Amino acid sequence: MSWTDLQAESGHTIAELYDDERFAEFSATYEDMLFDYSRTQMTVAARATLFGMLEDRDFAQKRAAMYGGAKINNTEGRRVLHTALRLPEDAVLDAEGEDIARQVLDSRAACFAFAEDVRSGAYAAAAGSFTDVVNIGIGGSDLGPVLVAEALTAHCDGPRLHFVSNVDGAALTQVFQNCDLSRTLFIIASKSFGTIETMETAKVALARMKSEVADASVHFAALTTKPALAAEQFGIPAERCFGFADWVGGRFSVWSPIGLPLMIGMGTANFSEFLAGAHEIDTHFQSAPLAENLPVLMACVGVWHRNGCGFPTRCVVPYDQRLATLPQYLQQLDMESNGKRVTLDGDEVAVPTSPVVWGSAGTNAQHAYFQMLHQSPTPQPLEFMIAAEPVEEGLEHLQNILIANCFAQNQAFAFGRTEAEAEALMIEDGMDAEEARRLAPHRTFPGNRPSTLLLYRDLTPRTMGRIIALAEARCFTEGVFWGINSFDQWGVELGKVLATGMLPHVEGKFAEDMVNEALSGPLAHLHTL
Ligand SMILES: O=P(O)(O)OC[C@H]1O[C@H](O)[C@H](O)[C@@H](O)[C@@H]1O
Repeated sequence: MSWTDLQAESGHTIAELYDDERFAEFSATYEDMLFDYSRTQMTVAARATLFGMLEDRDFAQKRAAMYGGAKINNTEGRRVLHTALRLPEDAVLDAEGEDIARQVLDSRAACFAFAEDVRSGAYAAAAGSFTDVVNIGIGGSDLGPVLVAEALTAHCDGPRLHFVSNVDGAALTQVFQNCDLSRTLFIIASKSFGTIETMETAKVALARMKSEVADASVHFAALTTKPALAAEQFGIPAERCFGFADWVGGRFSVWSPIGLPLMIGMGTANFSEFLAGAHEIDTHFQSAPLAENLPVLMACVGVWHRNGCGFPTRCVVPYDQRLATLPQYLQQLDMESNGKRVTLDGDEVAVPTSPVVWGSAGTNAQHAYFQMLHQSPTPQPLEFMIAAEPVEEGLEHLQNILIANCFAQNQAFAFGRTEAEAEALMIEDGMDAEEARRLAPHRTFPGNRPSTLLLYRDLTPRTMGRIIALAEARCFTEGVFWGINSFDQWGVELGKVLATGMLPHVEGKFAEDMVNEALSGPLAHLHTL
C-alpha cells in the first residue's frame, strides 16, 4: 500500500458519495461519544488503503512498544510512557525491571496529598489558607493545565487558578495586582527547569514575594524532572518538589505532577475521573479493531486529508466555549510532535507531515473566518466538536442554538448551495430576476468541503480525559503513518540557542559585528529607539 494508492482514491465529491448507508459506514462510537466522518471524501477503498498502510508499518507492534515502555523516542533514548500516568491503582507495569506503575502511584499519591492539604488549609501561608495558585510554566507545562482548568471551571471549587507563561511580564504584573500575595501559592512548572521564560519569571515572582512575606519559600512549589535545581535555585524543599521521569514528554504531561494546579483547583476526586477517562481511551485504543477504533479513524481521516487530498491545514472548531483553548493545545501536541522532515532513521519523509492546526470556538468562528472556508478557492477540512448537554441546567435553549449552528455548518460545508438554488431563492423572496442573476455567484456555496464531528454527552472531567487521550493516540498513529519520531522536538532548539547569544546584543553590550548581518539592521534601529 503506497501514498500513490491513497491519492488515486481522491477526487470524489461528498454529494456524490453520500447515500443512506454512508453515516453508518463512516462513523463510530465509544460509549456516549460519536465520531462522524461521513461528510468527508473518504471512500471504503481509501480507508482500506489506510488500514493496509498501518499494517505495513507494524502499527500494532509500535503501539504495543509504546505502551510497554520501549525506548521509542530514539533520538533521546527515552521511553514514552505518559499513558502509564493514568493507570488504575491495581495496574502492573514493569519496563526492564523498573516498576513503572509503583513510581506513578507514589508520585500521584504525593501530589494528591499536597493538593488536598492546600485545599483544606492544612498546608497554608502565615496569613491563612491559599486563595490563589499561580502556575509559572510554558509550552507543555502550561497548555494542558490551562485547557483543563478552563474546560472544567464548573468543577473547580478550590483556590483560584492563574497561569503565567509568557516572559513579557504582563501576565505576572496582573497576578501581582489581582491576588492577595500573602495567600498566594506559586508553582514553578518546568520539566527541564532550564526554560529561560519560566526561570526568569519565577525569579521575579520570588523576589516580589520576599518583599511581601516573611517566609517566601512557603509560597513556592516546583514540578520538574530536576528537583536538585529547584532546591538550588529557589530553595524549594524536597517535600514541595514533585518530580517526574524523563519518559513524560512536555506536551503529554498534564497527567503528571504538571497537573498539580488542576488537582488543587478541582480536587483529587475530579482529577482521578480525568485520569480514568484517559485510561478508558488507552484501553480502547489498544484493543478495538481498526474500523471501530476512534483515534485510529481520526488519524486515518487526518492522513487522508493531508496526504490523500493535499490539504495543508486542519481547522478545529469546538462548539463548546469551555474548549476555546483546545486549538492551541492541539497546535503543540500535533505540530511539535509531527512537524518533522525526517523519518526515525533520518531519511527525508516522502510526503508532507503535520498540517497547520488552527481554529477557535464556534459560533464565534462563524463570525470571523468561516467566510473564507465556505467560499474561497482554497478549502480546508474542519473538525467540529459539540456537547449534547448544556454547561448547567436551564441553559438548554442556548445549547440547542449552538447545536443547530454546528449541524447547519456541517451541512453547509458538505453540500453547499448551487448558483441555480441561490438564484431561485432570491426570486422566491421577491427579487427581480436580473438582480437575482447578478447576485447569484456571490451567494453560491461550492460545498464539498470536508468536516468531521465529535459529539459527546457533556463535558465532565472523564470526558475531558477522553478528549485529550483521543488526541494523543491520534497523534501517535499519524506519526506511525509518517514513520517519524513524534516524541522529540529538535526544531525548537536553534531559536533558543540564538536567543541566548542575541541577548547581550539587545542589551547593547557587544559590538554590532558579532551578530549575523541579517539582524544587525533591526538591532541598530532598536538602539536608536
Ligand atoms: O517544561 P519545560 O522544560 O520548561 O519546557 C517547556 C516547553 O519548552 C520547549 O521549548 C519544548 O518545545 C516544549 O515541548 C516544552 O513543553
